[in-house]
Amino acid sequence: MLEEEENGVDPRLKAITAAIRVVPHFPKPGIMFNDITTLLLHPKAFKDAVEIFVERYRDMGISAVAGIEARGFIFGPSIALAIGAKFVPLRKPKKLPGEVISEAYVLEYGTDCLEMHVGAVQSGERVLVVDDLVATGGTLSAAMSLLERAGADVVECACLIGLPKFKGRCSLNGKPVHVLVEAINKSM
Ligand SMILES: O=P(O)(O)OC[C@H]1O[C@H](OP(=O)(O)OP(=O)(O)O)[C@H](O)[C@@H]1O
Ligand SMILES: Nc1ncnc2[nH]cnc12
Repeated sequence: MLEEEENGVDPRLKAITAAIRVVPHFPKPGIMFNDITTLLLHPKAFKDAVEIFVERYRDMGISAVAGIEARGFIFGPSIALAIGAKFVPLRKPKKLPGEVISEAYVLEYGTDCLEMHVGAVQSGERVLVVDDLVATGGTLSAAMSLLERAGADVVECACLIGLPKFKGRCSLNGKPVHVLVEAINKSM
């Protein structure tokens, strides 16, 4: 059940935000790295984050949750199990043993590629994409391209954190992006 809202804001978000650590200059000078491993050390805040997503997605007819390696694997499977959906891992190159389709993309601090097993999703299947954070949106775009190339219907992208460079945007390539908290810009 939803806890009572304060000024229209879910009170659980405060503790979630407080549990995220910001590490300056990681992995490169100038990057303010938003580290969710500190959230994982707080079971109540971690559980609340998953539950907020579950409350949003449980009645949306979603049959697959696609999680982005690596940090989308931390939140995606719990959301999938709770809403009765399958979990589809979108992995970095050369990790999946079967036949794959691939999409390259540009990151804040480099380039990378995502792969998905052929047959992991069916044509017309309603899919939720999950990751910990959106910065430029390049990773989410690559994930959506993979799923759409397989014929899936991407319902929404769900991220725990939205970086300032993504602020104000609530869609990407015409698909909704739902962010729980905006990134904090100071270290702790
Ligand atoms: O919006 P974007 O600019 O594309 O950046 C967001 C992506 O960057 C991070 O992953 P990273 O590529 O660092 O990989 P990791 O999770 O394996 O560390 C994060 O977990 C997102 O997947
Ligand atoms: N600033 C950031 N913190 C954590 N993960 C990221 N991925 C891309 N930019 C990031």
